Amino acid sequence: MSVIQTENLTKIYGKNETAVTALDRVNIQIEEGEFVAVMGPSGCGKSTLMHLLGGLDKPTSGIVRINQISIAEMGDDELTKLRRRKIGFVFQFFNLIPVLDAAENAALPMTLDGMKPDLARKKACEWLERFGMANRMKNRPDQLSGGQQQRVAIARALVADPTIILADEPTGNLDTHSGDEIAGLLRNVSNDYNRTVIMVTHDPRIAAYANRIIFLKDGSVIDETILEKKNDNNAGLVADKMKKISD
Ligand SMILES: Nc1ncnc2c1ncn2[C@@H]1O[C@H](COP(=O)(O)OP(=O)(O)OP(=O)(O)O)[C@@H](O)[C@H]1O
Repeated sequence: MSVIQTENLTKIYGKNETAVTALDRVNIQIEEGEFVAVMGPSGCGKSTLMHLLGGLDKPTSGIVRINQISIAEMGDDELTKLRRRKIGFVFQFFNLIPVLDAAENAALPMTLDGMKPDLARKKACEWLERFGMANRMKNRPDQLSGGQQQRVAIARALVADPTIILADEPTGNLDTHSGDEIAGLLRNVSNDYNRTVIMVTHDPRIAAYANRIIFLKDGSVIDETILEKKNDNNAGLVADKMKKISD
C-alpha cells in the first residue's frame, strides 16, 4: 500500500510574468519501507517536492496523500500532528540547538510534544545507541563531527517514531566518508526499521544507496530507476543518467 502518493502535484511560485512553475503535474507513488532518492539539476523542484510532501507548503493544484489521506483535507491540528509524529525531517545543515547536548537535541520533538524529559531522553538515547553514538550523548553539537551531528539529527527525526523520513541533501555538508556513512545509515533505517525514506541528493554515489531513484527535470518526473542491490556499479549508472538529463 502506498505511504505517499501525489496526483498531478503542481506548484507555481509568483504570479503573471514572474510566475515560476517549480512542479508540473507530478505523479509519484512510494510504498512502505522504500528508500527513494530524488535527483535532478539545480532548480528542478526537488526541495519544493519535499516541502509539499511534508505539508510544510501548499500546492497550487494537485494532491498529496499520506497513508491514503489527502493532506489538503486535514485540519490545522491534524496537519501539525502529521508533521510532528508521522514524518521526520532531516536537513543539510543539521539544525541542532548549540546549548543542548546530543541526547537533549534528539529528544526535542518529544519534550516539545509534552513528554517528560527523562522519558524523552531515554527514547532519544535508544536511537543514538543504534547509530553508534553511545559515548557521545552528553556532547554538545560543537563537540561533534559533522557526521556525528547528522546522526543526532536523524535520531531526532526518528524519536517520535514516524513512518516517513524526508531528508533534503542530508550529506550535502559532509565529506565523502561521512556522506557514505550517513547514506548507509538511512538505508539501514529503511531496511531494518521499515521506515519510508525519501532523500534529495545531487550526488550519484549517495543516490546509489537508495532502492529507487526518481529523476526530476524542470518540475516533471522524467525517469525512474530501480536499484535491486547495492553494488559498486550503481553510482556509475546513476551518474550516466544524470549526465544525460543535464545535457
Ligand atoms: N519561494 C520561492 N519563490 C519563487 N520561486 C521559488 C521559490 N522557491 C523555489 N523557487 C523556484 O522554483 C524552482 C524550483 O526550486 P527548488 O528549490 O525546488 O529546486 P531544487 O531542485 O531543490 O534546486 P537546488 O538543487 O538548487 O536546491 C526554481 O526555479 C526556484 O528558483
